[in-house]
Amino acid sequence: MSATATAKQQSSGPVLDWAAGHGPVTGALSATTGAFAVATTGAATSMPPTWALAVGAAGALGHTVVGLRVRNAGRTLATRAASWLVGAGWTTWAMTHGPLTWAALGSLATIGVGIGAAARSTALFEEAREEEAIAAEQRQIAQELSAERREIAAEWVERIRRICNITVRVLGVEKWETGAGYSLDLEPQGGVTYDRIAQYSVQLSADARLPHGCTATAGPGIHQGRTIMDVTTVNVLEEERTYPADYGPLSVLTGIPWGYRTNAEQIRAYLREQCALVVGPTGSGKTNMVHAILAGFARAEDMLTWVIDLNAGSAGLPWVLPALNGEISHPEGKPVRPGVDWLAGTYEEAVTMLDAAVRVAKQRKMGYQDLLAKANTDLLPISPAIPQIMLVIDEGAEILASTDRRMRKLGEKILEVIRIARAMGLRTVLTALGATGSVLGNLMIRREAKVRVALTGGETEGMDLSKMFPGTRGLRVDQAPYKGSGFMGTPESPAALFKTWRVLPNQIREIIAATSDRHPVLDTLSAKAAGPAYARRWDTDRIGWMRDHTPRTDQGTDNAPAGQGLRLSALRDEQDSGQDASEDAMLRRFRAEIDAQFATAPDSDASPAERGGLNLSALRGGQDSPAQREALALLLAAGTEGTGASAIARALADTHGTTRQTVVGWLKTWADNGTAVRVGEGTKARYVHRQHAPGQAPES
Ligand SMILES: Nc1ncnc2c1ncn2[C@@H]1O[C@H](COP(=O)(O)OP(=O)(O)OP(=O)(O)O)[C@@H](O)[C@H]1O
Repeated sequence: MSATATAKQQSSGPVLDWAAGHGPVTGALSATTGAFAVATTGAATSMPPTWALAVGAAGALGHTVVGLRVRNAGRTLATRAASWLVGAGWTTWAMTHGPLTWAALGSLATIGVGIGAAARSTALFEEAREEEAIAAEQRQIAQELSAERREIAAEWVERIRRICNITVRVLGVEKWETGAGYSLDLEPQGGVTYDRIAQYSVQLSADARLPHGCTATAGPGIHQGRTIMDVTTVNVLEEERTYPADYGPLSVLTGIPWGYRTNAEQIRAYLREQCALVVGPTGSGKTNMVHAILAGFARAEDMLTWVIDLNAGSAGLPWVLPALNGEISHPEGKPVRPGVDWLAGTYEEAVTMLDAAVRVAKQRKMGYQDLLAKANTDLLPISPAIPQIMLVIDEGAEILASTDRRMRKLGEKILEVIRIARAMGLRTVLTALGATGSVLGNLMIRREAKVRVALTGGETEGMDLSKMFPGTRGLRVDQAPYKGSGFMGTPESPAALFKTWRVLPNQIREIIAATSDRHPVLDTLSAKAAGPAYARRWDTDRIGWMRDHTPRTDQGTDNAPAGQGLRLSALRDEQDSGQDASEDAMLRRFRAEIDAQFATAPDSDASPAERGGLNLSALRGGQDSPAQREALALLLAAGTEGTGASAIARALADTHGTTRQTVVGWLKTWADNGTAVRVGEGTKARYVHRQHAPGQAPES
């Protein structure tokens, strides 16, 4: 393309000219997806032309340089552009107010297309021109290679006709730069749509003799009469890839990378309006996936993560303890903030958190009326000044499905947050051990949680992919037999194979350190609504349970029955008071530093409460928590009469295979930590929940 032509096109339409002159696939796709979408959106929302140009140029570069690889980014960008810029309308506000400036937004969009955000728009323009020239040369070379492409095209025309009984015309073949496969731009004849071909994914993959883990998947093309067929030829899911070492800033607007596809491209979750559901049976790599999710949230400049994890906080603790224990030092000596903003590992704390979340949502709705009116939107503008709150609830789906009264209460609160808080910037990520009917049967979850992950790790049990990804065909559990691999689908990216990165413990520490200064502070209005429950979340008595679960070397001396999982009382007994006092002092200091630095507490009265009252500690127990929960429910149900180990064990034997000895251990622990009271002696000995214990005021 000549310089004159470029200049001319620049004046008439700076974005579109970059799409011109591409190959049959890339050109058409460029024009109709990424660049064009941004140009249109930019015009519709008065996006400053320099930024429209930067985004357009970046999009064109991406298309030229990496060809079809950016097709997905283009699609995504179109969707994102529609939902962030036009649908939401809040960027109009962002242009004139607050820290989310057009410059920032433009940068984000540019990053989203995959080209350096730091480059100035003019530089990008020049660069794009050079790249375009290089691309012209490459196209020349590509023509010489077209024999190979023609062969691929002919092969697939024949295969699709034979297997699907559909005649297609191949308009382009593009090999991926990752070397992991290629894409075909197809035009099925006779008004056939992509989904008809998608049905035959399995047969087509087998017929093409693709290696295990590789697929041929048909997806929508640039209009209803076109189809893109992605064919993977190298199994990138097989290898272990650690979380990318670039811990650079992210935003709810850029989307959060959760893993990579079979073509080695990142897949991102856009959670401004969506909730997410992550299903993974034991051993599938679910805990690791939660870490990858928390890593992304920690990197975001406009997100605060609140974690509920009733399994001893095991998913959240690695994001808190290194900061809490002072294991990470800040280069300027400042306190290091935990990688999550709030961690609830007990039932009470979870209730406190969810109540606070509901209050924040309601208060935001009332308190930001002016802002919403000015921006002419009902979707709260999220920014570092008004951050999105992401509630990550490990095994939250199991809470929703529980029949236990207290768990049901918790479940109702979770659903309330999901129901009322979308517009106000509170979204949830629920994990589940299985895609149970009671979770996916819930209309609220089905409607609000369209970012979905099924980690299969080869597990077939409880893994109904057709329920997780309705309308998607050809997904088979055995395609993803590796830990951390499975299927992910979002409104922007149809369900397909993916794998998440392995997050190593030292990476969690690195991310905590790298992001400590980046976390936003909860906006004043929300912080007020959340009240002392939020401000005092790091109080010694509130986080006592975390210390109880910190692994200690002296655990071996504990003679509690095997399988008990909880050794809280034993640990307490073993701590000499000197150590206790110094830990309390350390925690007090930590909280004071956090408060001083981030103004998170209205007052600093941090006298440590007595720690005996940790209720429902069983919920924090080890691997047996569902059984323990049920045992606790039985204890509660037994009222003032109380019950004993044998009766509880009998009730649990069938469903959980729990032994009497295990129940003895739980009861002992509950008695030690005040959850239960032992009454009577010898054979008459029984346990009464503290709610029903003589002389106790009933709990609310
Ligand atoms: N993305 C991944 N890539 C490679 N290996 C992984 C990945 N995720 C998990 N693994 C491997 O699987 C092991 C188990 O992972 P993880 O603890 O996350 O599983 P889980 O499903 O939570 O299991 P459990 O419920 O038993 O804790 C890890 O120690 C690691 O070796």
